Amino acid sequence: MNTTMANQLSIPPFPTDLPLAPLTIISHEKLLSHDPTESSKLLSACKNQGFFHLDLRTTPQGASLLAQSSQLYNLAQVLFDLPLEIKQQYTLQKGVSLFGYKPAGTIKATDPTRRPDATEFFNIGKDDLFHPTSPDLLTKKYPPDIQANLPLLKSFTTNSHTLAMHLLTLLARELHLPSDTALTDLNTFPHPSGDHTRLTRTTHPHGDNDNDSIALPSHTDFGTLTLLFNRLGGLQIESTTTTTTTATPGHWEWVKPLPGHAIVNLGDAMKIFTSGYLKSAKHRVVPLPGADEVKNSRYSVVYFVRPANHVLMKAVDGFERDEGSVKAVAGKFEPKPTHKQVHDSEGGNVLTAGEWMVQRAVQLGN
Ligand SMILES: O=C(O)CCC(=O)C(=O)O
Ligand SMILES: [Fe+2]
Repeated sequence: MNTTMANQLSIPPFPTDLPLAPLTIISHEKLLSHDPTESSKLLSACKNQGFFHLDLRTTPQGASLLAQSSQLYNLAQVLFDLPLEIKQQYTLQKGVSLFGYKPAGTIKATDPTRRPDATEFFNIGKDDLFHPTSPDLLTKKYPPDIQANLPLLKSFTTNSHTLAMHLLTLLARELHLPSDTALTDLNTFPHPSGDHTRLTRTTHPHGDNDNDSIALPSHTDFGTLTLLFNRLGGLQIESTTTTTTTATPGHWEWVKPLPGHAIVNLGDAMKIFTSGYLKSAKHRVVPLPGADEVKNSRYSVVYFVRPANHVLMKAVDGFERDEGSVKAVAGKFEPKPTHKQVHDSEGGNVLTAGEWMVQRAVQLGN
């Protein structure tokens, strides 16, 4: 069986009566072949929804990402089956490290009724894989099943990052930024950053009755760009459009996983870099009605591209004049002053990406 078939076969059914988010499907193959229509579709999707489906079925890089995400999906099943007390030995420390294990039941702040979340993660840092700060770092931070899969994790990391840099190059061009590298320069692979692979498992203690727990409460991703490989539906995006009959602002619309596609979304950093021109959409994960798998578990494989730690979280050249219009990033989040004290054109605090990640992670509880 080839990898595309494997991926197609494993997508569980999705109910036909749920309102779907109006997401564009973008072809990786067309982007690679410099199709101008596809690049402008990419820009529109990033401007209007902040989310899109990326068809990876017909390019070698896409096929290899799909195959790797399937292998990581299998790894997730093994990892999360470890006893809780073993997983807890690798628990990440809020405000200290973004990487390691996050048990379920911790993210509560953004849910209106403060339901505990039903999702556990392993966050595996790009720099931990490529530049471990000490020889025993990996053994201390990650369980043996992760260490046994370093080649897979490294390859998925470089592949995901490369794909994201291609998307950022095309966006820089479409946005007429001063240079094609204006966005990729903020996300360079060798510099320390919050980039990581996340493996998730959601287990609802009460089946698909989501009154008592939520898979993942409403949030925006705080980095640059996220590549998401999920199979079972459950992801919802907050609608801000009033142009369709069903959608009104503040309503949740479903994202149906498509075989052979990644779901791509922009994070708050892109909103800040473009003074709100590009969108970082609010999303959450809830139980998919009627899905048998919800009674068991839902898994996803995610790659987060985040700006290099030294990058200032402010508008890029060409967007700085609109800086004042982007105050409402990340809900109630207010950057806390730091010892370096850089200010934007409005006199607000500017954090480095490293400081921003830590403060946002504390805000979200992960
Ligand atoms: O699992 C999913 O479908 C979404 C995960 C997500 O939004 C996240 O980890 O930030
Ligand atoms: Fe997210």
